[in-house]
This record gives sequence, C-alpha cells and structure tokens, in this order.
Amino acid sequence: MKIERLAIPEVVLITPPRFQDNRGFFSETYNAERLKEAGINLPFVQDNQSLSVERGVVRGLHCQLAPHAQGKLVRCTQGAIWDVAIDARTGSPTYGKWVGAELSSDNWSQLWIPPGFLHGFCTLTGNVMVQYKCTGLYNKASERAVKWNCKKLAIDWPIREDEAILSDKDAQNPGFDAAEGWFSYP
Ligand SMILES: Cc1cn([C@H]2C[C@H](O)[C@@H](COP(=O)(O)OP(=O)(O)O[C@H]3O[C@@H](C)C(=O)[C@@H](O)[C@H]3O)O2)c(=O)[nH]c1=O
Repeated sequence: MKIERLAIPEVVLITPPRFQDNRGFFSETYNAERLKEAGINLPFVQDNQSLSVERGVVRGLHCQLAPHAQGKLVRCTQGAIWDVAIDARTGSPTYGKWVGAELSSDNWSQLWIPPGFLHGFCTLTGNVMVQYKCTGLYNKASERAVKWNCKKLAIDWPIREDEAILSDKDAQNPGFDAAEGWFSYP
C-alpha cells in the first residue's frame, strides 16, 4: 500500500496494490492495520456512494461541525475525479490552503481527508462512481458548505466555471470567510 503525504501533511494519498490475473484483479481497498501505520486511526461508521452522470459535476465544498465532524476516505471506482481538501481549522499553519489529487478507477488512489477539512470534487469523466468511508454519521443540522470557486481559496479546478454542474443547494454556498471558527487547530 503506497502512502504519500501531500503538501498539507495530514491529507494522505493512499494507493492499494491490485493483484492482476487472468480473471481480472483483487485489491484490499481498506485495511485498518495499514491505515493505523499511516496514522489514520479513527473508526469508520458510514459508507457513502454517489453517481455523477456528467463530466463537470461539482460536489462541495462540504463538512460537518463537531461533534459530527467527519474524516473521509474517498475513492473513485468508475471514471475519474479531481478531489480537493481544504484546511478549515482556525489557527492551523495551513488554514485556508488546499491540496488536490486525481482519483480514478485507473490509478486506484484514495484520499484521506481528516476532520476539520472541507471536501469537494469535480468529475473529469461521465458516469462517475465515488465511494467513501466516513468517521462520523450524517447530521443534517451540522452540515456546512463553502462556494466551490471562492476566489479566496483559489483552487486550481480542472474545469471551467461555466462547465460546473451544481446542486441547487451548493449554488447558494457562502465564501470561505464564513468558515472562520467552524473548526479549531488542536
Ligand atoms: C451527505 C448525505 C446526504 N444524504 C441525503 C441528503 C440529500 O437528500 C441527498 C443528497 O445530499 P447532498 O446533496 O448533500 O449530496 P452531496 O452533494 O454528494 O454531498 C456529499 O458531498 C461530498 C463532497 C462530501 O464530502 C460528502 O460528505 C457529502 O457532503 O442525500 C444522506 O441521507 N446522508 C448523507 O450522509
């Protein structure tokens, strides 16, 4: 299992091996012991899956406040996404900074996004299946979101703004200034 820390070192890119044979492949997509060795030691309590039909679908930037904050282990099992994590922990040396990675059914990589980060992705192909494990349960009242293309964050999205397909809810999201105080840096 390949473990890479990104420019924000709490965000980890994980690539499990795939064992190919004449039938196809086999892969351990989650192994608690290997993740623990990489410093990811929170119990997962919910698995999510979304289908995005078109290229250019943007979901995010989302989080849940404590005590319902969620760490997320994200992978793409069909098609490809550009996945982004934004540090929203007030007082963090990397507050307001983002890191991104392409996740696809081809590269088989997963992104670990710790609690205290905003998360979002855009689809790079049609018919995209995203699956992720969460360390907290869904709690509607604790949901918060930031505008995907907030100028203050300057996220380098691989799609044009006029290509983005958003939910009605995400089209109303505020800028990153709204996130001040949502999380604190330990
Ligand atoms: C997130 C979520 C949504 N829902 C419901 C609420 C709503 O009716 C429907 C669609 O919800 P949303 O529009 O929020 O789905 P979506 O925009 O895909 O939200 C997701 O985006 C990515 C980027 C994340 O990081 C996730 O944590 C989650 O926020 O599903 C649940 O029942 N459980 C959940 O955990």
